[in-house]
Amino acid sequence: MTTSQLVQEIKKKKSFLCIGLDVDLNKIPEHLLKEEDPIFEFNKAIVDATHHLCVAYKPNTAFYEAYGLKGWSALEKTINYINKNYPELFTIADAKRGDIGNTSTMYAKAFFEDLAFDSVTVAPYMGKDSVEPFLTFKDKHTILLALTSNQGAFDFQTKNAEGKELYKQVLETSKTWNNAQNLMYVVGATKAEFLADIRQIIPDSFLLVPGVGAQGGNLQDVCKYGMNDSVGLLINSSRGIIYASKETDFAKAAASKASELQVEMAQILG
Ligand SMILES: O=C(O)c1cc(=O)[nH]c(=O)n1[C@@H]1O[C@H](COP(=O)(O)O)[C@@H](O)[C@H]1O
Repeated sequence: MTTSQLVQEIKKKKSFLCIGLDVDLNKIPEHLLKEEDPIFEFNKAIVDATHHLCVAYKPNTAFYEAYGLKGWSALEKTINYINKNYPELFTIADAKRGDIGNTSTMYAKAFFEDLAFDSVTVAPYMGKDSVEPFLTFKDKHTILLALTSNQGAFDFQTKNAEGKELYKQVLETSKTWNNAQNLMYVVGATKAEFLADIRQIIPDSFLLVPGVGAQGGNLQDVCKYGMNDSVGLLINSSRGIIYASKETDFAKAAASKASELQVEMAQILG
């Protein structure tokens, strides 16, 4: 999907919500555990109930890898289901990959070709040659970790090296890489006070912003400092939406939580 198609969808739906499909078998309704593929059945119900309220879905691959082959199969079925039934939705494989160049090429093939995701999250730590292989895929997007939502972000990302915080170096240097137009960045909603500085460096790039809901980030603050003319934001909530109920009404309850955020977003967009 191109960035302009994503922007069109955001404007049409008045939503820049991304729903995180972080499926934990201990948290899903018990009746689903009797199904052959409970993870996929859960995702299918959530997606069918919420697709009109959001513009993106983000399965975090850890939640699938934890269940071995069955988990990976559920991930494959989920991405295929979304692509077939709701092709207008942007998909993010939250896998946080990145390795030496030839290994990164294989990671990129895994998520862009074998599983047809629109984007993948990547750690910048190994530098240019570890990220550029992801950037060579047309209309696919690499979402680089810039300033993450967790407390540990302060261990390295905000530390000064050669007079500049590491996350700023990531933003500035990555802008110079080949096919940098295919980059987006992760900035945690819990780091909203950094967004004005971040926008000075990357005014036009899309930001994936996790950390509203369960992690306590604030949507209004993120929008105040992080929004640009094309909106430029994908706000992710996972647990806060998908685990709204553990009963048979779980999909409806998730839609209701998603709707609360979408309504707030529509008001912000005006
Ligand atoms: O890359 C991410 O999506 C990510 C980056 C970050 O800085 N913080 C963060 O929480 N995430 C992911 O976003 C999701 C947040 O989930 P909730 O806290 O349940 O909304 C999880 O899948 C995290 O792994």
